[in-house]
Amino acid sequence: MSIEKFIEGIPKAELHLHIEGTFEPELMFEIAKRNNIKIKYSTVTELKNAYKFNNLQEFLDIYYAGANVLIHENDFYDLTWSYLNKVHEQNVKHVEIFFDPQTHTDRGISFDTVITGIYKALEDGKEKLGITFRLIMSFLRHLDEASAFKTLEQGLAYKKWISGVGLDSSEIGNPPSKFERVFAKSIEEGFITVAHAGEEGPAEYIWEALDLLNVKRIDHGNRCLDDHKLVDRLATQQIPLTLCPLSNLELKVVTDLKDHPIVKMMDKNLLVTVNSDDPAYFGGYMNENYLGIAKALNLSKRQITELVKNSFNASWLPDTEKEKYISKIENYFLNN
Ligand code: HPA
Ligand SMILES: [Zn+2]
Repeated sequence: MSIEKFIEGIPKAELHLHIEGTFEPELMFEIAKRNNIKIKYSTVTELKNAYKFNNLQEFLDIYYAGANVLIHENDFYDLTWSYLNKVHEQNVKHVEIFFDPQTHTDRGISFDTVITGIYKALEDGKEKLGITFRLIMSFLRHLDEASAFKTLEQGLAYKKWISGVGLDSSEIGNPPSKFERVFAKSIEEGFITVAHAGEEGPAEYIWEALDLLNVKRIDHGNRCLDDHKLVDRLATQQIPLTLCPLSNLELKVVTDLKDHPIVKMMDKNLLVTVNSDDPAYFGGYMNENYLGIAKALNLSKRQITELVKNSFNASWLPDTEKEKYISKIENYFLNN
Protein backbone atom coordinates (compact mmCIF):
# COMPACT_ATOMS: atom_id res chain seq x y z
CA MET A 1 0.00 0.00 0.00
CA SER A 2 1.32 3.47 -0.87
CA ILE A 3 2.15 5.90 1.93
CA GLU A 4 -0.71 8.15 0.68
CA LYS A 5 -3.28 5.37 1.04
CA PHE A 6 -1.77 4.30 4.36
CA ILE A 7 -2.17 7.84 5.75
CA GLU A 8 -5.68 8.24 4.33
CA GLY A 9 -6.93 5.01 5.89
CA ILE A 10 -5.41 5.13 9.35
CA PRO A 11 -7.84 6.31 12.10
CA LYS A 12 -6.67 9.69 13.36
CA ALA A 13 -7.23 12.22 16.18
CA GLU A 14 -6.82 15.99 15.89
CA LEU A 15 -5.72 17.93 18.98
CA HIS A 16 -4.80 21.39 17.68
CA LEU A 17 -7.47 22.96 15.53
CA HIS A 18 -8.98 26.46 15.64
CA ILE A 19 -12.53 26.22 14.38
CA GLU A 20 -12.28 29.77 12.99
CA GLY A 21 -9.28 28.54 11.02
CA THR A 22 -11.43 26.05 9.10
CA PHE A 23 -13.36 28.85 7.38
CA GLU A 24 -13.03 27.98 3.68
CA PRO A 25 -13.34 30.96 1.29
CA GLU A 26 -16.39 29.48 -0.48
CA LEU A 27 -18.32 29.20 2.79
CA MET A 28 -17.08 32.65 3.87
CA PHE A 29 -18.56 34.22 0.73
CA GLU A 30 -21.81 32.29 1.16
CA ILE A 31 -22.26 33.39 4.79
CA ALA A 32 -21.18 36.98 4.01
CA LYS A 33 -23.82 37.13 1.31
CA ARG A 34 -26.66 35.88 3.48
CA ASN A 35 -25.60 38.25 6.31
CA ASN A 36 -25.21 41.18 3.93
CA ILE A 37 -21.60 41.76 4.88
CA LYS A 38 -18.99 43.05 2.45
CA ILE A 39 -15.68 41.20 2.21
CA LYS A 40 -12.55 43.16 1.29
CA TYR A 41 -11.89 40.76 -1.61
CA SER A 42 -14.29 40.40 -4.53
CA THR A 43 -13.69 36.75 -5.44
CA VAL A 44 -12.63 33.50 -3.80
CA THR A 45 -9.46 33.57 -5.91
CA GLU A 46 -8.59 37.10 -4.80
CA LEU A 47 -9.10 36.09 -1.18
CA LYS A 48 -6.97 32.96 -1.57
CA ASN A 49 -4.23 35.04 -3.18
CA ALA A 50 -4.04 37.08 0.02
CA TYR A 51 -3.05 33.95 1.97
CA LYS A 52 0.67 34.63 1.89
CA PHE A 53 2.13 35.17 5.33
CA ASN A 54 5.58 36.14 6.54
CA ASN A 55 4.81 35.53 10.20
CA LEU A 56 2.05 34.74 12.71
CA GLN A 57 0.72 38.31 12.92
CA GLU A 58 0.18 38.64 9.18
CA PHE A 59 -1.94 35.49 9.33
CA LEU A 60 -3.87 36.58 12.42
CA ASP A 61 -4.91 39.87 10.78
CA ILE A 62 -6.58 37.98 7.92
CA TYR A 63 -7.97 35.24 10.19
CA TYR A 64 -9.75 37.74 12.48
CA ALA A 65 -11.09 39.66 9.46
CA GLY A 66 -12.56 36.45 8.04
CA ALA A 67 -14.33 35.63 11.30
CA ASN A 68 -16.21 38.97 11.12
CA VAL A 69 -18.89 37.53 8.84
CA LEU A 70 -19.97 34.99 11.49
CA ILE A 71 -23.05 36.48 13.14
CA HIS A 72 -25.79 33.93 13.83
CA GLU A 73 -25.87 30.59 15.61
CA ASN A 74 -26.34 28.79 12.29
CA ASP A 75 -23.18 30.45 10.91
CA PHE A 76 -21.16 28.84 13.70
CA TYR A 77 -23.05 25.61 13.14
CA ASP A 78 -22.29 25.59 9.39
CA LEU A 79 -18.62 26.38 9.99
CA THR A 80 -18.24 23.48 12.42
CA TRP A 81 -20.38 21.06 10.45
CA SER A 82 -18.39 21.73 7.30
CA TYR A 83 -15.11 21.00 9.17
CA LEU A 84 -16.49 17.76 10.61
CA ASN A 85 -17.56 16.52 7.20
CA LYS A 86 -14.12 17.29 5.77
CA VAL A 87 -12.25 15.38 8.45
CA HIS A 88 -14.77 12.54 8.42
CA GLU A 89 -13.65 11.87 4.83
CA GLN A 90 -10.08 11.76 6.17
CA ASN A 91 -10.82 9.09 8.79
CA VAL A 92 -10.50 11.46 11.74
CA LYS A 93 -12.29 9.81 14.66
CA HIS A 94 -11.74 12.26 17.52
CA VAL A 95 -11.23 16.04 17.62
CA GLU A 96 -10.27 18.44 20.41
CA ILE A 97 -10.93 21.88 19.00
CA PHE A 98 -10.36 25.48 20.03
CA PHE A 99 -12.77 28.34 19.71
CA ASP A 100 -11.86 31.99 20.37
CA PRO A 101 -14.86 33.59 22.16
CA GLN A 102 -13.33 37.09 22.32
CA THR A 103 -13.02 37.28 18.52
CA HIS A 104 -16.80 37.29 18.47
CA THR A 105 -17.93 38.79 21.79
CA ASP A 106 -15.71 41.84 21.16
CA ARG A 107 -17.82 42.63 18.08
CA GLY A 108 -21.13 42.19 19.87
CA ILE A 109 -21.93 38.51 19.21
CA SER A 110 -23.09 36.75 22.36
CA PHE A 111 -21.07 33.94 23.91
CA ASP A 112 -24.21 31.81 23.78
CA THR A 113 -24.64 32.25 20.02
CA VAL A 114 -21.06 31.18 19.37
CA ILE A 115 -20.87 28.16 21.62
CA THR A 116 -24.37 26.87 20.89
CA GLY A 117 -23.76 26.84 17.13
CA ILE A 118 -20.44 25.06 17.52
CA TYR A 119 -21.70 22.61 20.13
CA LYS A 120 -24.82 21.58 18.22
CA ALA A 121 -22.68 20.73 15.19
CA LEU A 122 -20.27 18.73 17.37
CA GLU A 123 -23.18 16.77 18.84
CA ASP A 124 -24.52 16.08 15.34
CA GLY A 125 -21.04 15.05 14.25
CA LYS A 126 -20.89 12.54 17.08
CA GLU A 127 -24.30 11.12 16.28
CA LYS A 128 -24.19 11.13 12.47
CA LEU A 129 -20.47 10.82 11.70
CA GLY A 130 -19.23 8.99 14.81
CA ILE A 131 -16.64 11.69 15.62
CA THR A 132 -16.09 12.18 19.35
CA PHE A 133 -14.95 15.58 20.56
CA ARG A 134 -13.73 17.90 23.31
CA LEU A 135 -14.12 21.68 23.21
CA ILE A 136 -11.38 24.11 24.37
CA MET A 137 -12.10 27.78 25.03
CA SER A 138 -9.04 29.80 24.10
CA PHE A 139 -8.10 33.23 25.47
CA LEU A 140 -6.60 35.80 23.10
CA ARG A 141 -3.24 36.69 24.62
CA HIS A 142 -2.98 40.11 22.89
CA LEU A 143 -5.97 41.22 25.01
CA ASP A 144 -5.71 41.95 28.72
CA GLU A 145 -6.22 39.81 31.80
CA ALA A 146 -9.57 41.45 32.60
CA SER A 147 -10.97 40.43 29.23
CA ALA A 148 -9.80 36.84 29.76
CA PHE A 149 -11.43 36.80 33.22
CA LYS A 150 -14.68 38.07 31.72
CA THR A 151 -14.55 35.32 29.09
CA LEU A 152 -13.89 32.70 31.76
CA GLU A 153 -16.95 33.94 33.67
CA GLN A 154 -19.06 33.59 30.52
CA GLY A 155 -17.71 30.09 29.95
CA LEU A 156 -18.66 28.92 33.44
CA ALA A 157 -22.34 28.75 32.46
CA TYR A 158 -21.33 26.20 29.76
CA LYS A 159 -18.96 24.17 31.89
CA LYS A 160 -20.56 20.91 30.88
CA TRP A 161 -19.68 21.63 27.23
CA ILE A 162 -16.12 22.88 27.72
CA SER A 163 -13.26 20.56 28.73
CA GLY A 164 -10.34 22.92 28.74
CA VAL A 165 -8.98 26.42 28.31
CA GLY A 166 -6.15 27.50 26.01
CA LEU A 167 -4.07 30.52 25.04
CA ASP A 168 -3.52 31.71 21.48
CA SER A 169 -2.99 34.77 19.21
CA SER A 170 0.12 37.02 19.06
CA GLU A 171 2.76 35.24 21.11
CA ILE A 172 5.81 37.52 21.25
CA GLY A 173 5.38 40.13 23.98
CA ASN A 174 2.43 38.28 25.52
CA PRO A 175 4.04 35.66 27.78
CA PRO A 176 2.02 33.01 29.62
CA SER A 177 2.78 34.83 32.92
CA LYS A 178 0.27 37.52 31.86
CA PHE A 179 -2.51 34.95 32.41
CA GLU A 180 -1.26 33.13 35.50
CA ARG A 181 -4.25 34.16 37.64
CA VAL A 182 -6.84 33.40 34.95
CA PHE A 183 -5.40 29.93 34.49
CA ALA A 184 -5.30 29.31 38.26
CA LYS A 185 -8.99 30.19 38.44
CA SER A 186 -9.71 28.03 35.37
CA ILE A 187 -8.08 25.02 37.06
CA GLU A 188 -10.04 25.73 40.26
CA GLU A 189 -13.20 25.59 38.13
CA GLY A 190 -12.23 22.19 36.77
CA PHE A 191 -10.86 23.03 33.32
CA ILE A 192 -7.80 21.30 31.87
CA THR A 193 -5.23 23.86 30.66
CA VAL A 194 -3.15 24.07 27.47
CA ALA A 195 -1.28 26.96 25.85
CA HIS A 196 0.37 27.90 22.58
CA ALA A 197 4.03 28.36 23.44
CA GLY A 198 7.31 28.30 21.56
CA GLU A 199 5.77 28.77 18.13
CA GLU A 200 7.50 32.14 17.59
CA GLY A 201 8.19 32.87 21.26
CA PRO A 202 11.24 31.62 23.18
CA ALA A 203 11.72 28.40 25.17
CA GLU A 204 11.18 30.53 28.29
CA TYR A 205 7.48 30.82 27.38
CA ILE A 206 7.21 27.01 27.39
CA TRP A 207 8.70 26.92 30.91
CA GLU A 208 6.13 29.53 31.97
CA ALA A 209 3.26 27.58 30.41
CA LEU A 210 4.35 24.49 32.37
CA ASP A 211 5.20 26.13 35.68
CA LEU A 212 2.76 29.05 35.85
CA LEU A 213 -0.22 27.81 33.82
CA ASN A 214 0.12 24.11 34.70
CA VAL A 215 -0.65 23.07 31.16
CA LYS A 216 -1.21 19.43 30.24
CA ARG A 217 -0.15 19.94 26.61
CA ILE A 218 1.95 22.52 24.76
CA ASP A 219 0.53 23.75 21.46
CA HIS A 220 3.38 23.94 18.93
CA GLY A 221 6.43 24.01 21.25
CA ASN A 222 8.95 23.99 18.39
CA ARG A 223 11.36 26.25 20.26
CA CYS A 224 11.86 23.74 23.09
CA LEU A 225 14.79 22.45 21.07
CA ASP A 226 16.75 25.57 22.03
CA ASP A 227 16.90 24.35 25.65
CA HIS A 228 18.06 20.82 26.46
CA LYS A 229 16.86 21.01 30.08
CA LEU A 230 13.40 21.80 28.79
CA VAL A 231 13.56 18.90 26.34
CA ASP A 232 14.49 16.60 29.26
CA ARG A 233 11.54 17.85 31.27
CA LEU A 234 9.05 17.45 28.40
CA ALA A 235 10.37 13.98 27.61
CA THR A 236 10.48 12.76 31.21
CA GLN A 237 6.98 13.96 31.97
CA GLN A 238 5.74 12.97 28.50
CA ILE A 239 4.04 16.34 28.05
CA PRO A 240 2.45 16.24 24.59
CA LEU A 241 3.41 18.78 21.92
CA THR A 242 0.74 19.46 19.31
CA LEU A 243 2.81 20.20 16.20
CA CYS A 244 1.34 21.69 13.03
CA PRO A 245 3.72 21.15 10.07
CA LEU A 246 1.89 23.04 7.30
CA SER A 247 1.16 25.92 9.68
CA ASN A 248 4.89 26.07 10.51
CA LEU A 249 5.71 26.20 6.82
CA GLU A 250 3.13 28.88 5.96
CA LEU A 251 4.03 31.09 8.95
CA LYS A 252 7.78 30.72 8.28
CA VAL A 253 8.50 28.93 11.54
CA VAL A 254 10.35 26.52 9.22
CA THR A 255 11.57 27.44 5.75
CA ASP A 256 11.09 23.97 4.29
CA LEU A 257 9.25 20.87 5.55
CA LYS A 258 12.56 19.04 5.12
CA ASP A 259 13.78 21.14 8.07
CA HIS A 260 10.78 20.30 10.26
CA PRO A 261 12.00 19.14 13.68
CA ILE A 262 9.39 16.39 14.19
CA VAL A 263 11.79 13.46 13.67
CA LYS A 264 14.47 15.08 15.81
CA MET A 265 11.81 15.43 18.51
CA MET A 266 10.71 11.80 18.21
CA ASP A 267 14.34 10.76 18.56
CA LYS A 268 14.49 12.74 21.80
CA ASN A 269 11.51 10.75 23.11
CA LEU A 270 9.15 13.73 23.01
CA LEU A 271 5.42 12.94 22.75
CA VAL A 272 4.75 14.73 19.46
CA THR A 273 1.49 14.79 17.51
CA VAL A 274 0.50 16.01 14.02
CA ASN A 275 -2.31 18.55 13.64
CA SER A 276 -3.66 21.08 11.16
CA ASP A 277 -4.06 24.33 13.22
CA ASP A 278 -5.94 26.47 10.64
CA PRO A 279 -6.40 24.19 7.64
CA ALA A 280 -8.41 26.60 5.47
CA TYR A 281 -5.50 29.05 5.58
CA PHE A 282 -2.50 26.72 5.52
CA GLY A 283 -3.30 24.45 2.61
CA GLY A 284 -4.37 21.23 4.22
CA TYR A 285 -6.26 19.18 6.77
CA MET A 286 -4.91 16.16 8.66
CA ASN A 287 -3.97 13.92 5.73
CA GLU A 288 -2.13 16.73 3.96
CA ASN A 289 -0.15 17.47 7.12
CA TYR A 290 0.87 13.82 7.56
CA LEU A 291 1.65 13.44 3.88
CA GLY A 292 3.68 16.66 3.82
CA ILE A 293 6.07 15.48 6.53
CA ALA A 294 6.02 11.86 5.35
CA LYS A 295 7.34 12.93 1.96
CA ALA A 296 9.71 15.65 3.11
CA LEU A 297 11.24 13.54 5.85
CA ASN A 298 10.82 10.13 4.25
CA LEU A 299 8.81 8.77 7.18
CA SER A 300 8.13 5.04 7.43
CA LYS A 301 4.71 3.51 8.05
CA ARG A 302 5.99 2.61 11.53
CA GLN A 303 6.79 6.27 12.25
CA ILE A 304 3.37 7.40 10.97
CA THR A 305 1.75 4.74 13.16
CA GLU A 306 3.64 5.97 16.23
CA LEU A 307 2.59 9.57 15.56
CA VAL A 308 -1.05 8.58 15.22
CA LYS A 309 -0.89 6.53 18.44
CA ASN A 310 0.68 9.52 20.19
CA SER A 311 -2.38 11.63 19.33
CA PHE A 312 -4.78 9.20 20.94
CA ASN A 313 -2.47 8.87 23.94
CA ALA A 314 -2.26 12.66 24.28
CA SER A 315 -6.03 13.08 23.92
CA TRP A 316 -8.49 13.51 26.76
CA LEU A 317 -10.40 10.35 25.89
CA PRO A 318 -10.88 7.86 28.73
CA ASP A 319 -8.17 5.16 28.92
CA THR A 320 -10.51 2.42 27.70
CA GLU A 321 -11.24 4.41 24.52
CA LYS A 322 -7.55 5.15 23.99
CA GLU A 323 -6.71 1.46 24.27
CA LYS A 324 -9.43 0.54 21.79
CA TYR A 325 -8.05 2.96 19.20
CA ILE A 326 -4.43 2.01 19.80
CA SER A 327 -5.10 -1.66 19.21
CA LYS A 328 -7.07 -0.79 16.04
CA ILE A 329 -4.13 1.28 14.82
CA GLU A 330 -1.63 -1.51 15.54
CA ASN A 331 -3.82 -3.92 13.58
CA TYR A 332 -4.05 -1.44 10.72
CA PHE A 333 -0.24 -1.23 10.65
CA LEU A 334 0.13 -5.02 10.66
CA ASN A 335 -2.36 -5.45 7.82
CA ASN A 336 -1.14 -2.61 5.60
O1 HPA B 1 -0.94 29.07 15.24
C1 HPA B 1 -1.53 29.94 15.94
N1 HPA B 1 -0.84 30.59 16.88
C2 HPA B 1 -1.42 31.50 17.65
N2 HPA B 1 -2.69 31.83 17.55
C3 HPA B 1 -3.43 31.24 16.63
N3 HPA B 1 -4.73 31.40 16.34
C4 HPA B 1 -5.01 30.57 15.34
N4 HPA B 1 -3.91 29.89 15.00
C5 HPA B 1 -2.90 30.28 15.80
ZN1 LIG C 1 -2.90 27.12 16.95
